[in-house]
Amino acid sequence: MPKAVFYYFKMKGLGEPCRLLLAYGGVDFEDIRFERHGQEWEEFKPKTPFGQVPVLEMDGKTYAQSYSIARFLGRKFGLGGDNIQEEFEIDQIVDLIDDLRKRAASVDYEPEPDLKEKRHAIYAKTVYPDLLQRINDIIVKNNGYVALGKLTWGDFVLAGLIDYLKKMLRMPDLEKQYPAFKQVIDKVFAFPKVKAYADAAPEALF
Ligand SMILES: N[C@@H](CCC(=O)N[C@@H](CS)C(=O)NCC(=O)O)C(=O)O
Repeated sequence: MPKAVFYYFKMKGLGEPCRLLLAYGGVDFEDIRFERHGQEWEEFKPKTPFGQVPVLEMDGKTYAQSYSIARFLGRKFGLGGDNIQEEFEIDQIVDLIDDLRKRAASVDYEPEPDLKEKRHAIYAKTVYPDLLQRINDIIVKNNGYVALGKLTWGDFVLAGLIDYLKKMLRMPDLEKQYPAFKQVIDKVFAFPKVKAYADAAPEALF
């Protein structure tokens, strides 16, 4: 059986939750990391399902969309819910985390510098604290996990996105202000296979 191949850019970004899940599941995968504007990516782009990465090739099939891949891997490795209600609870918090990511990305990718700063100042006062506090409270309620009071693929989404979020929110000390986030991250990286992957992975700040 050919090895799985995971394609993304030379960053953690939307790819890291899937990489962490592949590591957790013990999948021997080739970790292809394109230069963001490089020739190799331009050549690969038309071969992807939606012109985007991340993309996973595994067992003769091609998978796209980061959260769909994470959900699929999570279920495959026993990190999904036991019924549709539980599945919903994981999806719900993942969507909330993605609300935060999307809002921050809309600022981070704003090309006009003044507008970018203005937007950041507004979001940092209103949008970010509200969402971060809500997520923090949910983790507290779930004994240090994002859902169901136990390990799920949702924890890998938060742990994988954390450096990207910290960069976009401009909050290097995010876990100091919202300490429950650290509980999730510590739990995910405590798995020896996840730690081994992270220790050996090419350096990427976010
Ligand atoms: N909803 C998609 C978004 C994927 C996405 O936006 N990928 C970006 C990188 S983060 C991409 O491939 N951009 C390259 C391009 O559009 O040429 C997901 O979650 O996978």
